[in-house]
Amino acid sequence: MQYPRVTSISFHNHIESIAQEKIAERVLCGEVIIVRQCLQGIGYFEHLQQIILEGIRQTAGEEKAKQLKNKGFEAFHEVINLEELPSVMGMSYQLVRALTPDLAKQLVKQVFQQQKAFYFEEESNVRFHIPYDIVRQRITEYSKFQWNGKVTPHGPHHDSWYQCPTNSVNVWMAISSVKIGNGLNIYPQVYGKLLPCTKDGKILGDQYFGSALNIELEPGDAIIFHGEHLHSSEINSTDTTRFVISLRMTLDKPQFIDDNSPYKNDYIYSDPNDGLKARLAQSLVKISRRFRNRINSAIRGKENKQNYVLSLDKVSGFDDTSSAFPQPISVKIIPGTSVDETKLFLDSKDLAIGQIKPVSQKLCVARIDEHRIIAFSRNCPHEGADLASGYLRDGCVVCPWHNLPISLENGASPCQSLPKLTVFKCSEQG
Ligand SMILES: O=C(O)CCC(=O)C(=O)O
Ligand code: FES
Ligand SMILES: [Fe+2]
Repeated sequence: MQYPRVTSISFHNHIESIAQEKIAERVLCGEVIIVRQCLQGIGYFEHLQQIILEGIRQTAGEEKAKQLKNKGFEAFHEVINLEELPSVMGMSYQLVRALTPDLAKQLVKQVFQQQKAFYFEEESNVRFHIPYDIVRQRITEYSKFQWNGKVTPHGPHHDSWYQCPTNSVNVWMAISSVKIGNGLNIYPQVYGKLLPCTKDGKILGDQYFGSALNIELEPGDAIIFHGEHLHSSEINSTDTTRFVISLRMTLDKPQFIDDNSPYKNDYIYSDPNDGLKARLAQSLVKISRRFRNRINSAIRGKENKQNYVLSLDKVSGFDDTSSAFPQPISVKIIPGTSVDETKLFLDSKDLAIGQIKPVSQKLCVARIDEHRIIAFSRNCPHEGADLASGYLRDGCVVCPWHNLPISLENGASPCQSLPKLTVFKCSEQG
């Protein structure tokens, strides 16, 4: 079978059709599984909604909780203002953390149909991705919170860069709808590779990892994927909030690249059949958490989990996809006093329809169709990803990091708060 394959199944209709007990095995081979109505199927959808609404009632008040219930979580950013967001996020994390052990158990029992012990990440992730143009105003302020990155887009990464186990299975559960433009990017073309990153966990600019796989979800649907798939967030260019809870687990003993990982203890033993050992393990975790945190900070000083990422100097043996990066082509440039007056000439045989190629450190060219060749800055206006490794879609260059489509007609993107990309019209030679 060719991986990664995307399989869509409906919980009710039913999962047996793909041999449920094989899901974990298939996911760890790179297959991406979509379970429609997953949360409804395990009896958790309404419960989760109620829990979050209760947290909102406690932090933002009765009236706002009511409004959100009526309008749906897609309207989160209209109801909750940016000042309220830190307390809403803090409370949501606290409430979801309390139900994570049982949620994990229900997923393992009912979705994976596994009877044997497993491990889950102590804290689920609560991801309120509000439209980027709104959250952009607070990016610096929010960066000090532990949930930073859960309301703003995350760049392409393997979860093991952040010390998750290499055998982790990520269950990414939609509470609101998920649309193209605010979802998850999975990069199937580099599955099986562990790409290099910087010390603070950013993909290197010279890596080429192809186009992203994006999946639309209805509330309650889940995507199950291997945490080692290179993945990232789409920058939210829609006008709706995308609300997802994601939980990582291992269906066997967790395996870590780095034995000294401070995250190691956060994988909690559990048993789908309520074993005494599991209950004991979970109580011990609760008791030891405070103690452990104190020891950890004493040993590691300033180093904490947030900045503990794998980097090239911590482990060797990373895959390198820079050789797949598009090769430069030569272009003759006759500078003018403005973008419109600047002329670029290139040899048509050097650039096929749909191709993007770099021409200098700053510039690349793309052929949209037989008659349209556009040169544009390589620097994405969002976080500076190299657009020479992006791809073309509907007259736009799509950024490789967060999937932002940028018009090659006028340099604009659906995120209006971002500066426009500089674009030049080109002519062919000969
Ligand atoms: O929800 C997102 O945008 C990113 C998800 C992610 O990186 C994860 O669940 O590990
Ligand atoms: S969309 Fe984020 S760097 Fe381009
Ligand atoms: Fe991730």
